[in-house]
Amino acid sequence: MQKLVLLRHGESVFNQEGRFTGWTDVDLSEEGFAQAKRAGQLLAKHGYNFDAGFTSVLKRSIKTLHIVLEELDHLWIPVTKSWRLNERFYGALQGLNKQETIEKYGEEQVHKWRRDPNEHPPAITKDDDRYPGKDVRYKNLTGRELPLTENLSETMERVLPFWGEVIVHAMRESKQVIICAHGNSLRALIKYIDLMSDEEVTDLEIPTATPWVYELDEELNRIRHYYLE
Ligand SMILES: O=C(O)[C@H](O)COP(=O)(O)O
Repeated sequence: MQKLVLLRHGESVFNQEGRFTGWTDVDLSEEGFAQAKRAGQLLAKHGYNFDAGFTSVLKRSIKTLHIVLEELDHLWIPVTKSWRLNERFYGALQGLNKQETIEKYGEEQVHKWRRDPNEHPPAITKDDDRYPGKDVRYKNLTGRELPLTENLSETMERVLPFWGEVIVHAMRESKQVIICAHGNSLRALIKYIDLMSDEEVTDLEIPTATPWVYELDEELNRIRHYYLE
């Protein structure tokens, strides 16, 4: 039986401040660093080892994975970073305080922006400093791939090719894989793996730095999943 571990990064500075983050490249908070270390210790305690790691191009996830692998004394394994595992691009909400946004637009609208898989947050324009086309790390993305806003369905559309072509390929080689990513890129992946409906995924909340384990059969079909405690 093969296991796959999904891990949301530790608490970020924006999580701590209650701000929409998306592709904003904020660091872990002090608590986030500690959470990442605890996640690594927990995985070590349960005897987990990995042959390959996958993460986004955002430092809160990169650092979380690094800390976890350090705890496992597995810093040497190959780690592949891809923008496709980035957090959902939160458009013009990025940087705004979530509570203030609720006060301005109402609970219902903000909940839709956050959790309705087909609802777009307000878009930015290309002259906005937050436009990823201005960031060198995205220089190889096509115009269509550079988001101005993103809903969960669109996040799924860019996460799934990486899952299908790269991660599944590694798992087929019997590699034990850890994916360290973000609340919404992981929700996109879990929606796909667990065949969740739009309604079901609306209620899925993923805590920071808490390993989510899939047990898979030889055909990589999901047997069950659980949080590691
Ligand atoms: O991008 C963000 O703000 C968070 O990582 C996830 O936020 P959410 O839970 O509001 O979708």
